[in-house]
Amino acid sequence: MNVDIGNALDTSPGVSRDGLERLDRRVERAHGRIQEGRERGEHGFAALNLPERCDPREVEDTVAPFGDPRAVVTVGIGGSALGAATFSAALESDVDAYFLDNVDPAHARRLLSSLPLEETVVNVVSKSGTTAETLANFLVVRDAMQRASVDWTDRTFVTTGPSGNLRELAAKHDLPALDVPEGVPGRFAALSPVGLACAAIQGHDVEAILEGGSAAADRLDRAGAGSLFETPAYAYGAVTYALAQRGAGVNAVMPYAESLETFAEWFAQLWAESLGKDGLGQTPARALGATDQHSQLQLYRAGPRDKLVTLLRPTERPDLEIPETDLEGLSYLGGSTLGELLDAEFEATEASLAAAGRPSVRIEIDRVDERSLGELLYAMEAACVLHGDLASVDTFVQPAVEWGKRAARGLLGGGEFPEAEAVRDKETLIVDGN
Ligand SMILES: O=P(O)(O)OC[C@H]1O[C@H](O)[C@H](O)[C@@H](O)[C@@H]1O
Repeated sequence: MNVDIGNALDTSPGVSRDGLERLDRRVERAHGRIQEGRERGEHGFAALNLPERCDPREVEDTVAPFGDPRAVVTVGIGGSALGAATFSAALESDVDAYFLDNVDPAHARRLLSSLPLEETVVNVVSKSGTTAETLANFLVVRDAMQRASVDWTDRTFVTTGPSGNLRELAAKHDLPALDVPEGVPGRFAALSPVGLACAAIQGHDVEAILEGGSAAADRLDRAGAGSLFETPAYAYGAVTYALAQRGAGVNAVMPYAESLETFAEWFAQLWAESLGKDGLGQTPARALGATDQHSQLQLYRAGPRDKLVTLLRPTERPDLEIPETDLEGLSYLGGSTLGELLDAEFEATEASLAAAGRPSVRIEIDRVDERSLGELLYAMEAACVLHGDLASVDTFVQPAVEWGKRAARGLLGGGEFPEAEAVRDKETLIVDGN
C-alpha cells in the first residue's frame, strides 16, 4: 500500500512541503505516544495490536460447526457491522452475506421472507450487548426462525463484550460466543472477531486479513517510523489533519472499485466518530469512481474550497476487454479494457482537481484481496489515531452518539432520560403539504 500526498501540496486549502516538515516533529512525538499506548494496551491503542493478538483459528473453530451455510446474517450496527460488511462487499463468496443494522421494518421483512432460514447462520454482534437496534433485530430474526420451525439456537452465535444482554443470552442458551477484545472501540474492531467471523463463514482467509494488518503494524515498529515521510498511515493522518486545519472540513473518499464502496462507509464511521469533537473534525463524504465523476465531481472541483478528495484504487485487478466497434468516434475505446478506462478516469479526476488547485490524496493498494484489505483498514485506523492526537481530541470516545442512544431508549421507556419531556414538547414549524 502506498499513499501519495503530492497533490495536497500548494493547493487551496493546502499545505507546503516546509509546513509538513515542521509538522513532522509533532508526528514524531505523537508516534511516541501511540507506541506507548500500544505497549501498555491502553483503551483504543489496543486496537493497533489486534493483528498480533487476534487468533484466526479461534474465529474459524467457532464458525466451523455451522458447516456450509447458504447465507449469513450479521445483526449489528456501526462498528459491529461495517468492518464485516467491508470484507464481505470486497471479496467474492458462495455464501451470501446480509446485514441487519438499521431497524427499518420494510427492509427486515423483505430480507426475512427471502432467506433460506434453515440454511442461514445468524451472527449477532454488539460490544456493549445492549444496543437497542441490534437486540430488536435479533428478536425479530429469532421469531422468524421459530415460526419457520428452525432451531435458532443451532443457527446463532454471538460476538460481544464481557457483560450485557447478549452475553446473558449466550450463556442461557449455550450459544457459541466470541469476545470483543478489551480496549477496542467498535469502529476499531474490524480486525477482531467482530469483523472476521462473518468473513470466516464466507470462506475468506482471515489469517491473510490479519497478516495484512500485521504488515501495516510492522511499519509503525520500524526505525524511523515516526515520520510522515516514512510511514504511509502517518502521511495520510498528518496531511488530513493539516488540511482540516486549513479549512478542508470535508474528506470525500472515492474508491475506484465497486467492491470498495462499503470501505467508504466503514471509513465514514471511523473518521466521524473518532475526530468529530470539540468543534473539530472532518466530515467524511462517500463517493464512488468513476460513477460520481458524473455527479459529485462538479462540486469537488468548483464548489467551496473546504474539501479534500481521497482517491483509492487497487493497482491490479481482473480486466475486461472492450470490443472493437465501427461506430464513428468510438474507435479509441476498441482494443483497450474497462480497467484501462477506469484508470484513465482516476488519473483524469486527480488531474482535474490539481488543475483547479484542489487537494487530493492518492491511496493505492496492490489488489482487492484479504491481505490488502487488512493492511488498508489497519493503516486508516493508525492514520485516524495520529490525526486525533495532532488535533488533541479524545479519539476513542463518542459521547454525542451515546446521548442519542440514551435518548432513544428513554423515549421507549427503557431507561433514565430526564430530557424526554423537552424532546416531546419541542417547538414545531410544520409546513403542511395537504
Ligand atoms: O457494538 P455495540 O455496543 O452494539 O455498538 C454499536 C455502535 O453503537 C454506537 O453507535 C457507537 O457509537 C458505535 O461506535 C458502535 O459501533
